[in-house]
Amino acid sequence: MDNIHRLKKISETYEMYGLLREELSIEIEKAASQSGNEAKIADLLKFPNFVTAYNTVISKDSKDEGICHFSSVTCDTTAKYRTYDGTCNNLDNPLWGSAFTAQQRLNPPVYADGIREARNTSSLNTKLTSPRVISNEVMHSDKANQVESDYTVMFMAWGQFLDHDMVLTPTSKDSEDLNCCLRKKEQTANPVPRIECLPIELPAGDKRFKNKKCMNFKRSASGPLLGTSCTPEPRQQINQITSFIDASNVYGSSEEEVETLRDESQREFLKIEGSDFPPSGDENSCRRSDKKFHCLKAGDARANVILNLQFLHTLFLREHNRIAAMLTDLNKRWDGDRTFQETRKIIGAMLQHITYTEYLPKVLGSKLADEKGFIASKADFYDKSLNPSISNEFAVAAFRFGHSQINDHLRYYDSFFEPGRREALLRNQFDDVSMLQNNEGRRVPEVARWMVTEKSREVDRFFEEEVRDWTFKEFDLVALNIQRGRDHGIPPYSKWRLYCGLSELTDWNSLKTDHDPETIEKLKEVYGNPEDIDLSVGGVSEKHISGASVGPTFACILQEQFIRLKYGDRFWYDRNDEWDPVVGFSKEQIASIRNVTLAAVICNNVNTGEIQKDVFKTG
Ligand code: HEM
Ligand SMILES: [Ca+2]
Repeated sequence: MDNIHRLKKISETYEMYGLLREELSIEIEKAASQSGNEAKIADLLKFPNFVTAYNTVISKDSKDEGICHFSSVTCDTTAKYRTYDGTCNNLDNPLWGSAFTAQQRLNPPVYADGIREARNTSSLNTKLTSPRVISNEVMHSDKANQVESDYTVMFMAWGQFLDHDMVLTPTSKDSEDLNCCLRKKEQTANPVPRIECLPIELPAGDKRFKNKKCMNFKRSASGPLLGTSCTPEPRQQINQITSFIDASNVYGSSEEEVETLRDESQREFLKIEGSDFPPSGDENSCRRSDKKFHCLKAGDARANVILNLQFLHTLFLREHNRIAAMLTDLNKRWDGDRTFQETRKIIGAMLQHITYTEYLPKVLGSKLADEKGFIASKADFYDKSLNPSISNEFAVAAFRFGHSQINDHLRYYDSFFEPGRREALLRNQFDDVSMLQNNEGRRVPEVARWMVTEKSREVDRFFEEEVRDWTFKEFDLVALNIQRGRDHGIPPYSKWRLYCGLSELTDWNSLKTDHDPETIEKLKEVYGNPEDIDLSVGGVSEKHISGASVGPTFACILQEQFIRLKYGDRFWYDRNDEWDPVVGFSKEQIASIRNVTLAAVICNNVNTGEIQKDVFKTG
């Protein structure tokens, strides 16, 4: 009962921010005032919860591209498997959590012009301090303040891999726009860059917005598309992938994408190349490639970014093919498609299970992650009123806490678990697959050993210079995180304390509850007023709640999102076929999924030798 009560409360919040009935009725009135709109009105009435707060839902089948309207999606209620784009998970609101829909907001945005200009003024009516300056002053680190955490590199890596299953916010990488965050720039004025745009680069064959040029992650072209008829008011950012934890990072978020990843003749398998690596992508799939090595192609457009991510993509590709081969053996009458889908369903369940039982308890601490915290408990109900879509503040701030865990180097560990002498600095490894692929795949276990042996950094205000100064050789990722938050109109840290039911910030002294004195001094140096502290800065620098890897504000935003992702997912893995005969696993299947650990997945696919049971903890 308690659970239900709590979730009801959360739903009420969405009622306020999420289901804009008022906006909807205005829309209906508008439509009714013109003749010939009967079909549209019927459509709006059919999906009374269709419009979410500050979200413009991009039509799925719009012929008049560029016009936002509310369209219906026809769902097959008897479908056993998830759609690739995440539509029809929620049968009342079929676009919830699906790819190419808007993100959500937990707090109304504070854009400078109320609509789309980045938050740029302080509460004292002066310009906010440049993100680069804040990064330099507050987040700079040297060896002395780089604290090791109790957890491994694998713990950090899982966070990034998981992030890439949940959210991809399309961005422009115009260097002019990113002035704020270039390493060499030390400017004090905030340039108010506009670094967001609508996702226009769509899979081949998709006609949506076909004449509008925009940018995908890391592909540079023309400037962002602002002010189109699809620009939400106030502006809301879009998620290009499915919000659900459904292994969209492995399979992609559309039919077209998965086709490019599947083996053409043996339909149950994913394509492999070389020594069991994902297939090569096109020249855009990574910036640096050598003829000897191929850049990985996976469901995640960012699969090549860094070694730890390349490893996990390789691992789950192998796991898919391993399970598909077993299922083929066991079920002689299944065709390739059936085996593929069953395997995909199992892989998605594994990602959910590992995330909620191995990963999240270490992020949120047992208090928030245990039974009462809804995270590690069995999901014994589904709440279709919960919209599982990723929230903007989760993606742009809270879940980026992982950037503080990143180490400055990578290296191989031999079969005796001894570190190689040579360390490779992170800056030399962006989008470079050679470290994983050289030596005909024999490096893969050496990389795995590194990830389960070395420790990641503690989450705190100190970031490695490798990411603070050298992301893709030229960016300050920390400054970029701050700037993105402003660009998305994310309210400052002080508002989030109130949202999370924490004590109010009244003056610098009141920061003491969750920040240490030295941090407060640093914050004082760059912010005129504690009210102006950016969420990503105030959040990451909080003292951790007991047993957790983050402080109370980030924990609150993270927990809220992970509750929706679990109880708002009709396909959640541990509700069995008695609970839902169409999509549920059998009890036996669930029992075996519950036995899965990331360590077991590694052992089954990579020749590491003996490793610890919990690969997020040092052995
Ligand atoms: C070596 C490791 C990592 C690198 C090089 C890296 C790099 C990046 C870069 C370049 C961006 C895009 C920034 C922007 O344009 O706004 C980004 C976004 C992000 N990162 Fe990381 N990251 C790493 C690890 C992590 C980890 C461990 C986590 C979480 C635990 C994480 C969570 C995120 C999230 C949530 C986003 C926003 C995604 C979106 O909305 O599109 N990252 N990261
Ligand atoms: Ca997903």
